Amino acid sequence: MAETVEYEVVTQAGAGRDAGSGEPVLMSARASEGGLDAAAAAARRLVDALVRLGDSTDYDTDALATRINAIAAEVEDALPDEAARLVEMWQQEGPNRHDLVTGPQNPIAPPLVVHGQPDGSVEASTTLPIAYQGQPRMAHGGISALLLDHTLGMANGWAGRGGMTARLTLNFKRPVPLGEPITIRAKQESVDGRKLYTQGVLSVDGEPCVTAEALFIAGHLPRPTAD
Ligand SMILES: CCCCCCCCCCCCCCCC(=O)SCCNC(=O)CCNC(=O)[C@H](O)C(C)(C)COP(=O)(O)OP(=O)(O)OC[C@H]1O[C@@H](n2cnc3c(N)ncnc32)[C@H](O)[C@@H]1OP(=O)(O)O
Repeated sequence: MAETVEYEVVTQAGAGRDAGSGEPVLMSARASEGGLDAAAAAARRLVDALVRLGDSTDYDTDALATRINAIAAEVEDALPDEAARLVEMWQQEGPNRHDLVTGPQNPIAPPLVVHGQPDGSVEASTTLPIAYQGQPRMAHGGISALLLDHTLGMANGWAGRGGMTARLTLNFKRPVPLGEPITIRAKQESVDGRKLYTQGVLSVDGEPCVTAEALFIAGHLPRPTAD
């Protein structure tokens, strides 16, 4: 098995939940209006437009592909060394900006916004666009699984001890609609040695759609370093 390490979890405000301001604390990275965050938001908008475009239009999609490839080539020319970028990705404490689920710099992140609650739970919210469609007008079940897994993981972080998912059990009770605000609540329910037991529910309009129970094992893979 791979070597794992444990980190102390800090919040964006610089303190764990026991600091106890009594107010929800933003755990996910706040999106900036400019820079890479804005470029990622533009890419998200483009993906959404492409999925909605379809074939029954006169729009010149060959020319579009050429223009998008030209932009991709321009960005590729500016890329830093990959190993250095990986170190940079993982150097900060707390929420990271490249994250697949919450990261403002990741165009495939919805992104999910997560707040730690004074009662030890976390609450996350987002609205899913059509790129995440499974059944007609509904989210793909794998996306619900991703959002729940991640939010349960953040609930562990909020509780002070995070880990890797070993087992995730989902119950799909109702389809999750696209284009409507979804809320995920999650909480670490108990700890037994390195075993962290965490539960959550994804709801729309107050109606539970997907419930999750998970076993996490405390520890993470080591962060990349410069040497
Ligand atoms: C404001 C800032 C705050 C931010 C704060 C948070 C920010 C950041 C949040 C990120 C949130 C990401 C959330 C997504 C998290 C992933 O997506 S993680 C990726 C998906 N998961 C994986 O890839 C895990 C793959 N599996 C593995 O690497 C290894 O199996 C594991 C899970 C590390 C466990 O291996 P291990 O460390 O060698 O542990 P091992 O000794 O085998 O097992 C320990 C105990 O657990 C039991 N166990 C292990 N696996 C299982 C299993 N599947 N079923 C039942 N029992 C099991 C064992 O039987 C053993 O029990 P005991 O003998 O002690 O009673």
